[in-house]
Amino acid sequence: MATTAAGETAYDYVIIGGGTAGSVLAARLSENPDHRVAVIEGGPSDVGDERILKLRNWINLLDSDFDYRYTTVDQPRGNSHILHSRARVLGGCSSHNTLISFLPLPEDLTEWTERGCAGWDPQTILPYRDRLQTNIVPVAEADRNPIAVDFVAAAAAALDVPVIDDFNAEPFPDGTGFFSLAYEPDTGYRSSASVAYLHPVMDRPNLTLLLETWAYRLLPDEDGRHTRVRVRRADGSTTVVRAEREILLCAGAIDTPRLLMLSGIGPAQELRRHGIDIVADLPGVGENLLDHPESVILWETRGPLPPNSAMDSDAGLFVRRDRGRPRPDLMFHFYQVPFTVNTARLGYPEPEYGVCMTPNVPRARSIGRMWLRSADPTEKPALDFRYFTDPEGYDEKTIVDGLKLARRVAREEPLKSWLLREVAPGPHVESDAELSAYGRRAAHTVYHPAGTCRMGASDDPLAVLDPNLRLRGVDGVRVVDASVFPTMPTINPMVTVLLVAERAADLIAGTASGARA
Ligand SMILES: Cc1cc2nc3c(=O)[nH]c(=O)nc-3n(C[C@H](O)[C@H](O)[C@H](O)COP(=O)(O)OP(=O)(O)OC[C@H]3O[C@@H](n4cnc5c(N)ncnc54)[C@H](O)[C@@H]3O)c2cc1C
Repeated sequence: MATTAAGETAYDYVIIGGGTAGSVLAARLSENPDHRVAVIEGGPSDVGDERILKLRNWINLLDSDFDYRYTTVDQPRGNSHILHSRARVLGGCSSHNTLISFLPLPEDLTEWTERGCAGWDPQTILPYRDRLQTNIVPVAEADRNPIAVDFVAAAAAALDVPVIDDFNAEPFPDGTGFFSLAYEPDTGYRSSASVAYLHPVMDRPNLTLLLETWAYRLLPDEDGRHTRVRVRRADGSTTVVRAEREILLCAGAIDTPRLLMLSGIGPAQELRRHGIDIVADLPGVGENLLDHPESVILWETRGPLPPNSAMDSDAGLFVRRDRGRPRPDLMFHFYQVPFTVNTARLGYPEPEYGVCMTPNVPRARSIGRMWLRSADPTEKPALDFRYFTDPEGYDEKTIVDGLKLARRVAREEPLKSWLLREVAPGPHVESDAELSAYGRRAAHTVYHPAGTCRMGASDDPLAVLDPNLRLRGVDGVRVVDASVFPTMPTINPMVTVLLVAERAADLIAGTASGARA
């Protein structure tokens, strides 16, 4: 750290957001003792905090003090009541998520290169898996609940899909099995980005963590590069932190575009309406809001279930309705607890003992956007996921198919004998129209917002970043988090975020293969 003549503290790299991607970058960039690295993180530390570190406690972190709790604008064809949890703690969402860990499928990355993202092909990106420090292992035998074991057997039999022992062993077109998780089976602790990347290096003299510190405006330096950031500390005081090399924006798919827009980087017309001075007219900032929408089908079980589990949703299912294609087009999580947040609101009973399946749309076609409501940095942005609005009705049909397939699994032994009755939507809800109406009203998010500062080709008018993750038209800033995704990977995206961050470290160091200047 150094102090400039203007009284600003200066580092080589300033990382905004010590979350999933930010933790990886902080560890990688500070490996070089000559690089002074600062992390500006809005939340507190996770060190020693069992509420965060114990993976199975994840569900209690939703809507807690560790959650920024974003809401959406009205969703006329979906559920307007979804609470979009985003973590406010070191490690970001990897500190309060379920740590399900899938490598992206090769075709997911090929899609990125088709969008002009040179250097993001599967041959270049997938080998970064060998650098990942999180402990990714299939759910341990001791954590495999008998009802989840029987779900896997029933899904394989009912839908004629293979049982997969390790979803990361090779790309899979469909299949069912226990997930791989980033955790320590012996203790039940997380192997989050913070635990795996930051905890071991926190004593590096060249790494500074500025916790409970909120970044709210990027500022230019004397040369016009945007390498300064105004922050507010927990006590309300403000200061400016400066990067002598680069600012790395890792605040996540909602807060990264929010900060850019507050800094005058975004759709000029809209920002002017809020009286924000324009630094760069980038119409793609906040566009391309992607997610995995899901719905839920709930059963009461014949009594209490055995207690063991890693995080209560340890197994799942991938289905390919179109068997001519290489990737699954429906995914299910199996919960061995009744996840009733949306069904209870609709008036369905909450069984004491129950399970559910949550079919989701792996590559949803309804694409949303987000925008600022005002120039006030404390006012939360508006999120409009436009759930179930794609003109072909693909997303809606996927959920209807999912609910029907879930029932087929539930009718199959050995799962069938565990189940007493279907609680929601209930067996009387049968037609496609009824299933769609229920499925959309009870819909939820898999908590995977992404895409709001996408990278892309130079002729893509909505691309915010070049394929080296540099902001278009603004010097000194890269974005490294889930907002860079041009399209949504088929699978749960955390590992893809980790791979993006590992790749970004090489791009910053100038050692990345396949990168164009
Ligand atoms: C409940 C839940 C369950 C999930 N389960 C899974 C799963 O099992 N598997 C999976 O693959 N994915 C899962 N996900 C999604 C996955 O966790 C995220 O996609 C991924 O972690 C996002 O990483 P990120 O680096 O983009 O953002 P984050 O990890 O959210 O990091 C952003 C960080 O920036 C900080 N920040 C934001 N704004 C500012 C600011 N202005 N100033 C300072 N700091 C700021 C935040 O506090 C946070 O630490 C889940 C998400 C949630 C919420």
